[in-house]
Amino acid sequence: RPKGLPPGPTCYPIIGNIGLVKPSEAIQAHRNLRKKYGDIYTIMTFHKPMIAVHGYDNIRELLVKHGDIFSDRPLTIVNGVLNKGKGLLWSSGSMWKEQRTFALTTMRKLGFGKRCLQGQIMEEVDCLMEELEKYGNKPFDIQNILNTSVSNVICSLLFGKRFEYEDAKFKHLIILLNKLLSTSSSSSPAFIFPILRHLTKSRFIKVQNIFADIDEFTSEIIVEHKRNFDGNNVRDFIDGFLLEQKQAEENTTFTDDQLKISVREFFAAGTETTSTTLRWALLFLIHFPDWQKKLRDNIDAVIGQSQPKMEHKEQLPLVEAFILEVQRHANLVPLAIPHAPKEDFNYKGYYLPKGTFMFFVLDSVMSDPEIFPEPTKFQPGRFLDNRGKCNGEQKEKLIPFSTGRRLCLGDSLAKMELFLFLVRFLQKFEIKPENPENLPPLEGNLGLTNMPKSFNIVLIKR
Ligand code: HEM
Repeated sequence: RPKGLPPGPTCYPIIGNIGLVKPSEAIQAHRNLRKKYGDIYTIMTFHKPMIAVHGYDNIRELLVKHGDIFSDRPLTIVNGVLNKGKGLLWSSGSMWKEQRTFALTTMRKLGFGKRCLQGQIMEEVDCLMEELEKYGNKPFDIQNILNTSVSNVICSLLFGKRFEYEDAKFKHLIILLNKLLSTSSSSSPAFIFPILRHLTKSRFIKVQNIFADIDEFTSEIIVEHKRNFDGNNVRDFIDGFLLEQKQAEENTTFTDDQLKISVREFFAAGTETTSTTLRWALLFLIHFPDWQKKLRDNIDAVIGQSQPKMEHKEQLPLVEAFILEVQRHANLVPLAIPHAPKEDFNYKGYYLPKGTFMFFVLDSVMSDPEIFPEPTKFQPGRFLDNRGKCNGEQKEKLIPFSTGRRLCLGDSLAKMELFLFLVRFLQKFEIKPENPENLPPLEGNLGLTNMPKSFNIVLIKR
């Protein structure tokens, strides 16, 4: 291990600590390593150091206070080989800065963070409710229908278009996306060492093919947008990008490739994340029927069956507290997305070299007993103050969307979706387990995100 790096487990020659952190068990492995080596430690993947940072204060200090240093991504198979440095999620430096600013401005114009977006989301929510009624009182797995519905919200913003539940091509993409997120991991050696793709060829080709399928689907839509483009009528993200491209100078980052990759990344980041969180919410509702009743009583008393709006959030503090506790337990992106310092940096006496692969372990915040006493327990009440309002330090310190300059770009949309979908679910249905004697487990499967294991629910119309 190079000198000055944070401490860590003893390395084997050549392979370093390979095999120490099994990607599917990374949450527990990092909790154990923290107990042994402290909040900041190094593990070696071959000769490459990877540094993990735990704890709210350390994460804030590096990602917020020193955000200008820690906003790059390290080299991985995605940015190094597949995207060739382009895109939004995996890009770095001035390319990322320009594209992030553009994406935020454009998405805000289209409604991100504004109340006007809720009408669009509610149309989608009500289509979903109609679809769900078809299941009568029979048990079923909601995963693909929910993914399609949530994906339609981001598709409306990207393409100005939604897809029917029966659309075979779209259904296929949604299933592929799920495979991509459940089987990939940002801690696997092949992900970190692009060269290893030659050894794990079949897996690499699978990912490459999924990217190609998504790109083929969106390319047709981009061509159609180019044909009908009207600079005075920007309908969606693609139009916004084309307008920028037309006005851009030579050597612009607004290239056709960039558009294709950004659309793919938004599509992937905006679908599975929110829909998986909603599935966790349904799972907790069947595990904690007393909370299901409390939430429904709160909703019935405040808005009855009328259309939920974000304005109601303040009046429904139990719903907000429940969502926050679901996000804490779901621990959806426990290691965030890796960051890298853009220059050598010294922190707490440790040397953090430029470009190092760094995990900011969000799990260490979600499960911190100092912030969230008895963290393994599901207790939405922890987010309520003594006046029954959802405020305070715990809400502020819950950071499922990460923090700093690379904070999730879709956090405002996700928060809106979680609230509107969940309230409508509770208004329309009682959510029951398939077998009350044998509830589905609350342990997740960790891929790129932490997903619940497949489970069936029964929806009883109210
Ligand atoms: C509950 C839902 C969601 C969760 C928990 C979540 C969480 C995250 C996390 C932890 C990151 C990594 C931040 C970092 O690098 O430190 C991230 C990045 C990102 N998310 Fe989300 N996300 C969610 C929903 C969404 C949605 C709905 C969208 C799109 C509309 C979205 C778009 C993005 C993008 C584009 C990035 C990359 C930002 C960048 O690298 O600058 N996310 N998200």
